[in-house]
Amino acid sequence: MKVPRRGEDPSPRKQGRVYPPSRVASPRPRHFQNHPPKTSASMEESLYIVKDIPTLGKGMFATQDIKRGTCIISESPLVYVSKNDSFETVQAIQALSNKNKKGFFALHNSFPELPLGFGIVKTNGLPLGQDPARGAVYRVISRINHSCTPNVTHAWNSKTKKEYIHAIEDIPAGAEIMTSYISLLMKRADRQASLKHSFRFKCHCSLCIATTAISKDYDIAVPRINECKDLIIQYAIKNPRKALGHVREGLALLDKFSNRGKMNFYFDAFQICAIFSNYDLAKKWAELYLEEYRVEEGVTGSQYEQFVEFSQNPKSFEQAGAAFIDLSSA
Ligand SMILES: C[S@@+](CC[C@H](N)C(=O)[O-])C[C@H]1O[C@@H](n2cnc3c(N)ncnc32)[C@H](O)[C@@H]1O
Repeated sequence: MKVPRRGEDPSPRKQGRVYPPSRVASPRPRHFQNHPPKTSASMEESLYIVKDIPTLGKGMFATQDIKRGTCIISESPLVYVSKNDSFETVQAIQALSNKNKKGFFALHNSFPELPLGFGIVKTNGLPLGQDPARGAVYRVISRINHSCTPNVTHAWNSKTKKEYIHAIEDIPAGAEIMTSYISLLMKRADRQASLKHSFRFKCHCSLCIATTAISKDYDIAVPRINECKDLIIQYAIKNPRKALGHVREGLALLDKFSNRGKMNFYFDAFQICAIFSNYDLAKKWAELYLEEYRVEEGVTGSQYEQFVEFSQNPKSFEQAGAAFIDLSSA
């Protein structure tokens, strides 16, 4: 018996942005080559405006107060890109209509030395869900700037073939809408290095201003949060009580800084409780997971139904009931 590894967790990871095309890998499905999809920003348009920011290019701003959990925009890709196959990416760009090509080449380019639009892909591409080999560039969503304390998440929906932006906190009218381009479970210096290397800018968000208490506290907490993630995997089977203790510790540390990053802990706890036949507890963890999922991806999210099922019937989890240990006091 084994606990599914993190890579098998059905929760889509909200990290990373795109990849240099030279690091891209798998072939794009045929239908993308000959029929580039239309880009369509959806009807939620009135919630945001894209405008110039002095010295920073463009950014997206809230035009009205936006509640946590609101879908701010959903958008089809302007162009799909393939990670390791530069040729396919070039073909996809060339296949764009004149209007879409104009939109593509109008996007920000932090790597003008790269030929044939690869600088634009590297600057603006987002991963397509969990598949590390595929990505996409968007006419509107690619205008969203980065913050290490983001107020939205971005998520690919494999059913609707659209990227969704959801508010993860209440956003006041006029505030900039910002997502994260990188994994946030990194210390300040590592985040800064990653952003500099991959996007050529220095982040000045509250978590990145080295002199603030929050930045220092976060730097102390991050290694322990990552350690908790590893310890959960290590003890999930041989000592599930201990593993659940690390779930709680990781969540308590995260709680001091933001709502982000909790979903994986919830899902790990759900799996452990379900495997060891503690279905009431498993249900509670699945409900917490589902609550976050609703905020971050909405009820149309690709895996929403699966998590509803887990929260209503934890026995539907593949490895449920493999063993029994009473975890009610863990
Ligand atoms: C996907 S684009 C975002 C939109 C871009 N500002 C524009 O004008 O279209 C990514 C680029 O925007 C800039 N950028 C994004 N977030 C930033 C931030 N927090 N501080 C400074 N520049 C940022 C960087 O040049 C980065 O390579």
